[in-house]
Amino acid sequence: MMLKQGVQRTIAAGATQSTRSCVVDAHAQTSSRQVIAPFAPRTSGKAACQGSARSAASVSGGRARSLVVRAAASASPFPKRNARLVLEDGSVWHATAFGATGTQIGEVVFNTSLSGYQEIMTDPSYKGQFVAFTCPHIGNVGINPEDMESTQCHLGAIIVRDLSCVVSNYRSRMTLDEYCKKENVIGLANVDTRALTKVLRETGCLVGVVTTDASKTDAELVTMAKGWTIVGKDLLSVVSCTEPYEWGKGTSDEWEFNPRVKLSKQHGPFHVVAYDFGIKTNILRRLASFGCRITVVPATYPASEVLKMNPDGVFFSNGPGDPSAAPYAVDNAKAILGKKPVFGICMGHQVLGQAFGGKTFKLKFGHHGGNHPIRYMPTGRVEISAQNHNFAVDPSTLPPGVEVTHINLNDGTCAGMVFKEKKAMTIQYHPEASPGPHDADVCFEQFVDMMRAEKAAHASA
Ligand SMILES: NC(=O)CC[C@H](N)C(=O)O
Repeated sequence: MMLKQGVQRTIAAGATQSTRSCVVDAHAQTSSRQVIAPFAPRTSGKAACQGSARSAASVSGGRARSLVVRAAASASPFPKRNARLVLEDGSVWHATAFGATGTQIGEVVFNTSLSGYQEIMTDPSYKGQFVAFTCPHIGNVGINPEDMESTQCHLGAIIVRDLSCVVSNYRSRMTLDEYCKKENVIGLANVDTRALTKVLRETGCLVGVVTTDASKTDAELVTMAKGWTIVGKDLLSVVSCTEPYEWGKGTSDEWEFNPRVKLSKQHGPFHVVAYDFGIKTNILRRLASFGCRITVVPATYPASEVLKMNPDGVFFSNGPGDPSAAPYAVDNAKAILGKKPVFGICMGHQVLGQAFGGKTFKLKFGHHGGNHPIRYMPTGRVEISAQNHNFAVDPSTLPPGVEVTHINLNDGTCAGMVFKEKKAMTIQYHPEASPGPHDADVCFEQFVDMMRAEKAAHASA
């Protein structure tokens, strides 16, 4: 059957009956939609993308940046199908490759953020995962050196609907295709990400294999996907720093948005030891902006060594994988709880939840996006949040004394806790945004206030 141009997915031969009937007539896929424009042949590593060849200069911020739109010179009417995403349910998603080549295995999640693909890609929390962007147009602001949330990309692949070839951003220094090559990230373009997202939402997260290797059969790749899971894998020690280091740099004046940082800074500096489970750079910047001097320590750093530094507070960061796969992190949290004020974000929230005595569980497809509503229970205030997590704390397993302070209004899950007696506060989502809204920035001020109160109590004792 000659599939007309368009998006294409099939079912791997030999897949079990229970798999979905994914043979889709691509023509049907495109007949009701715009026909995907022709693509540039893969020439000298240029991204597989669409558009007419022209170049223009855009001058902004005093720096001329050439707007380069590549390709479609001798465009084939059909996009190259030289890569695949094969899911454990047997479905095969044909794509146009960009970035690195090779084969990667991981858990496929969808992220609904409308901006910030660079911050998402460089968040170490995505180690072991592939991110499918529901925002259909990715790559249009290129890649710049300032918006990195870590020193590298930890995710294995990104899956996009339409890879932009127009890079329009005075801060951009390279295209997404060039960055993916540099970071060894496989890019899949021209995938029907809407259909893929519906599969993940209905079935739950699925393990997938991404490959540009045509020699591997679909059935082989399905078997690979079925034999892998992120559950039980300790990825914190994989992404963490190996030695302690100091951090003191806050958000630059050019980008500062919260006038309250000046007020908070007056009471500082507060010395915070931060466990690096895969810490995002903007968490460090926001702690520093609110008056903290931070000593970042590896994920496995002994609590006894942390306490020897006699910090004003201890921070437990975001990080990849299963919170139950790093019992050493929970043990260290238990050893510190009650001795120093603590703040945990995302993985840190889950580690502290277990240290409190609670349990964590895996969500169906997680929360990955920038518009999730959260209610702060003490005041009823609703904030829009940036989220990136696949596990959650089960509030029914928490001991007395632990208060669930934040609820995710999409599904009622626990989004934040306070354990007053232990001077502990946690947030399941990402108050540092990057990307996303800044509604929850107040958490950093609350942590500083908690340290300030503890310091004052000790001074008057
Ligand atoms: N961003 C994070 O810290 C994620 C925490 C954990 N890996 C989860 O998926 O729930």
